[in-house]
Amino acid sequence: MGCSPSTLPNSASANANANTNAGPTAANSVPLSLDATEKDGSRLFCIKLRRSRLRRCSCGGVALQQGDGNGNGSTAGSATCGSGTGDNLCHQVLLNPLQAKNEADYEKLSTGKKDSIVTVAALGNFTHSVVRRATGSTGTGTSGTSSSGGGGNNRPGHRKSSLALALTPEDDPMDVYQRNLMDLKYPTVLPPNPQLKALLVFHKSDSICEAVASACQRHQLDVTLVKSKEEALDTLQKSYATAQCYHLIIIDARSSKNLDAEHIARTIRHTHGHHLTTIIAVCKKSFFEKDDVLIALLDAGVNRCVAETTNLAMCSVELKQILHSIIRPHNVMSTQQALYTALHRLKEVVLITDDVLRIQYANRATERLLNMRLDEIISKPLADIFVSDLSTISEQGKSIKEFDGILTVRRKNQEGIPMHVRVVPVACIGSAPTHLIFNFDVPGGQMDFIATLPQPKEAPRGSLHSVRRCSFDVRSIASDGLRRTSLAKLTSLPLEAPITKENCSADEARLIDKVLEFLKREGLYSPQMKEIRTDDPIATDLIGALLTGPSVYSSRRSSNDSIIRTGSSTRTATIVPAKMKANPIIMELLEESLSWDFDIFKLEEITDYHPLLYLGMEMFRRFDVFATLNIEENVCKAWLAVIEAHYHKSNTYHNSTHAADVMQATGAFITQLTNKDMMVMDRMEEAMALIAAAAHDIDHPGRSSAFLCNSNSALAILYNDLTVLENHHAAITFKLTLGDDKINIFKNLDKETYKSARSTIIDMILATEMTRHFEHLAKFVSVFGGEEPREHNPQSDEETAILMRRMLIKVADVSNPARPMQFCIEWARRIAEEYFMQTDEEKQRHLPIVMPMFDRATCSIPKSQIGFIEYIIQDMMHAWESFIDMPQLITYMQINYSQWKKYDEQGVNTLADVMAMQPPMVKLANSK
Ligand SMILES: Nc1ncnc2c1ncn2[C@@H]1O[C@@H]2COP(=O)(O)O[C@H]2[C@H]1O
Repeated sequence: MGCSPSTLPNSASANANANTNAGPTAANSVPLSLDATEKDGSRLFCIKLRRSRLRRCSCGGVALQQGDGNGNGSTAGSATCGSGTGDNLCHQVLLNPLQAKNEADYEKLSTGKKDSIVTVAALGNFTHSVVRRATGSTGTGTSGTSSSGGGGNNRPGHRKSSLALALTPEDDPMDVYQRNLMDLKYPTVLPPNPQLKALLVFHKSDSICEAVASACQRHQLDVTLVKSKEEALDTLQKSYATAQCYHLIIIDARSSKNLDAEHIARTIRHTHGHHLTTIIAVCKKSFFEKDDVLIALLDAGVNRCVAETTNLAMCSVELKQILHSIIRPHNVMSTQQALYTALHRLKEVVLITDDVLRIQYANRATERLLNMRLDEIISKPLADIFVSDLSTISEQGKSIKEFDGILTVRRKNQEGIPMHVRVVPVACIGSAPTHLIFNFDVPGGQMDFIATLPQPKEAPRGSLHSVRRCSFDVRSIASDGLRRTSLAKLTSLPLEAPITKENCSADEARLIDKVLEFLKREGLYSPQMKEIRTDDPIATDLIGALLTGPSVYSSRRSSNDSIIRTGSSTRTATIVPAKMKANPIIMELLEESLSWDFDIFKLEEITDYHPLLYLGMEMFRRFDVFATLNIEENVCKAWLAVIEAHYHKSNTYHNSTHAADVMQATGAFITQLTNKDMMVMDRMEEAMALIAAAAHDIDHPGRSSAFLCNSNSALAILYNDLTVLENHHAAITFKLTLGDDKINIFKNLDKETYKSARSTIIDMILATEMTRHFEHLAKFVSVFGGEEPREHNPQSDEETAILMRRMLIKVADVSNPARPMQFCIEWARRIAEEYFMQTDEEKQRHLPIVMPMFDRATCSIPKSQIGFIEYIIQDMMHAWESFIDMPQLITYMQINYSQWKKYDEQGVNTLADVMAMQPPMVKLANSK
């Protein structure tokens, strides 16, 4: 990076300028005396280091002594490059003090090497000077010096005069690159060149802190000093909000009593936008005698541990090394990230393999050409995607050369396609090729060839159909016996064909009777029903209860009790929005709030059972909901507090933690849709999805709709036994919101926007009703899983968007079996407990028992979960995963399924049995 070849116009001018910048700049700086000599008109030149200026370094390297500063560029006694006759011409030299044990070595190393850096170690205080070759085409051959200290002009964030010898690409004048790029075989890219900012986290401003601060100032860093973790996080958060950043964070790690450096580092590393921030820990010297403290710091995300010192020179040198070896590469990586993006979006097909032809990288055009998803391409042998023999490219034992010819590519599910393939080997480490770059082209160079290849459901960009195309031939991920349903199978099922009793056994017919109720309704589909195993009473019980409407339980007993325990109107007035403390532990946890592994139970605990308020505000902030609704944060906060207060804490499952969990999943899905460039939701739709998720089970009584109908509850009467709970959730959401200006998050929307927002929210909440589960799934698959491109028209686009949003909230609502295992088990515990309570009450009140198998005395939790996953979750998750591309959903689901199977085989049945198998952490959570 950055070793741009130089053009040296003539030796005389080079010599004349050799030492112009060699003056000492500070007590500890080591000026180099340099000379540049042209060899036979060649563009390369040597840097001559005078032997007289060298002294032995304690580490075995050679240090440079103070120069005379008179610009003398004599070649006499040159340590590295000899006399300047050209015989010892050093093209560019890398001197590693660890390698250069003596002067002979030193000479050996310094001759004939072509690296672009000279590294010099100085005695005592380790001085690390990096000297790049002189540059310049103006006839003023440049040469100079670098120094590790002083208030000179070698400020990393600033361009230097072209007369000075550049230290890093950042120090070079821009025009140097413009001049020299043409000379490069592989053009380099410039990293960004910001003014570097450092954040010092020191408990107090003692002499160590001062030395660090002075060193930073010496290197022209902007320094901010904070004295606590809270202050540090606050500063970082503010800087993030103002699009600033700290490149370097130095934490005082000398005493964990004063500052918990490990914790601070971990928090920073997990904070958005800080994966490339350089974190340094200043440690006691004694820490270096054992590795445990330092390893813990490094594991927490610290890049380097340095020993405390009050010596400014040592600090300065250490900092210089950090600037060169960590911060600058981080800057370079940020540019590489941009290159990756460019490569990924390129129309041309680019594929990279390692030296044994295993695929390492494929861009989006490759996916299109091969009609495969990235996870089907990456790490596969290249031979898998070629019909042609590849021995021409790489034969065992033969050196790999460039290739240019016609090869036939194997497109998934299709005939081979002959392609013009160009292969360029690249050596990234050493001289043998480590990678091969493949560039495919259609013979004849037809530009838009790939666009003409059949892709699943290709549609105009910008329409919902142009989002990620799925192959729907998803592979089996685990070999745990969980059947992976091909979505093709789902799509091939006759849609809009109600289930009939043909070919059914008596048992199956009985089961189907149970679902006929909902099948009678218009537009219901049931592509999966015939697969229900009637020998599994728990599954049929659960699935039957979930999928059927309440009217099958017609033997209602009269009851005057309403299950809804509290009137909504009384609550509104009494609710004062909870005060949200800027608690650092909560803030730290919320940093992960878009991760699929997010620990909602921990949030429940540390927010004192207000997870929805905290998570909700975080989601609203992250998705710009305040701006989208044109509403103050306080109104949103008050709205969330009221919504949360209307969830029943006494429910084990349907409480505000479940609402927060669904909102979190919704946020994760929206993020993934955005990351995948699937422009399927605008900001308003995102906001509506989050609001629907937050409110979707509000005022849930902890009893099912069937129970409410069977018990003649007021709600069942109100909603005529139809979609009782979901109707109530939607209605009460709007009643509460519109009933109080202080929480009316919609008050600034214009009429039309409000109307559309209301309709979206209601539709999403109603979609969580399970009786229409298969209808929603089948419609979703019919739109997103088919092979045929759909006509682009605004009306059908809107309909498709509705299907997508319904599926999004449905998956979020029942995603618990696809979460990390400890969470999945806790959710299973909570839902089972709620079902048990319902059965208890049904028995007690002599009501029909909706799910007799969910009796706490006899229920097998693993069996219920196996049934739930097999019948409800599995196909939906595959369909959704194929659309959204979050393989972790499937992976977790598979793992959890296997675990439930294992428990089942081991005879672990009751809730108590299952909980006894859990590690202490899970048990602890359960005891709450
Ligand atoms: N892990 C689970 N096991 C069994 N049933 C579940 C599980 N998770 C969710 N459900 C059911 O799926 C339903 C989805 O809609 P509800 O949230 O109204 O109620 C939910 C529960 O009845």
